[in-house]
Amino acid sequence: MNLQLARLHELTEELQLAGVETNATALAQQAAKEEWDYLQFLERILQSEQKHRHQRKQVMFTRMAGFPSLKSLEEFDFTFATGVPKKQVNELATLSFIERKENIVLLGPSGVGKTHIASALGYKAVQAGLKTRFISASDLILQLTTAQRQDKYKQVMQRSVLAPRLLIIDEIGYLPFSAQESKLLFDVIAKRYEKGAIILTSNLPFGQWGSIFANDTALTSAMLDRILHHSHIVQIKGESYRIKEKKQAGLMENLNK
Ligand SMILES: Nc1ncnc2c1ncn2[C@@H]1O[C@H](COP(=O)(O)OP(=O)(O)OP(=O)(O)O)[C@@H](O)[C@H]1O
Repeated sequence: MNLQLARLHELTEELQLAGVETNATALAQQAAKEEWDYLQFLERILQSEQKHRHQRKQVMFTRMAGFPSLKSLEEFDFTFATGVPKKQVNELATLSFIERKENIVLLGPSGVGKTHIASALGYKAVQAGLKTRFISASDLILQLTTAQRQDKYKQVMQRSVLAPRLLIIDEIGYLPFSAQESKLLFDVIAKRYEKGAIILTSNLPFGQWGSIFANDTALTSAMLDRILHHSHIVQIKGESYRIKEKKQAGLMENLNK
């Protein structure tokens, strides 16, 4: 390494400009070749730093989000999923609902792609540099119950529930909650109400949500009221994609024999 590069390395390390260090030599060569003026070079080197930071953020936010697997809308077969309006989902994919602090509720039976769409929207959000958290309803309640026991409720609420720009709560409805647990989920919804976007997925229609929350009708309707006030409902009908894949592989026939 020549002396100038060594000094540059020290400076970029101290000033935390990893993007500048990575791109300096190549950009300097390009500048000479294309006869950029000094300001043009400065602009390009700063842009390279900005891009580097954005990419680092994307990687970090994707890791921190806790997606069960990385899914994209491009992989989603809209012709299979009846009732999923492609136009509506594409509009949601512009992420303006996050800016407007609105909610999305994906409803439908098992295997129709609710988690897929929720994760794909979440992945778009992290790509756009927005902090996102994906968690199943039961894990969220478990986390909050543990935090309460350890006297860390406020910190966990702040870190896991309030800090992300987008909170995805998956699988509301598979496991019923006790009265105490239902209050915790209500607290999550109430605290994010008009402050941050939420995506929720559920296999149960709203009329049956009382059964999830210890048949507390007052709490359930207060929760739904807040969720639905500024919301987009995506109702998915049809057969499970998992079963379709098994049928295609000839596994269902064998199972039925
Ligand atoms: N229309 C679709 N196009 C492509 N893949 C799909 C589609 N629907 C579902 N899948 C795939 O099928 C699997 C199950 O989908 P997913 O987990 O999103 O369903 P779900 O509605 O959330 O089900 P559950 O309620 O059981 O959690 C996933 O691997 C998902 O990527």
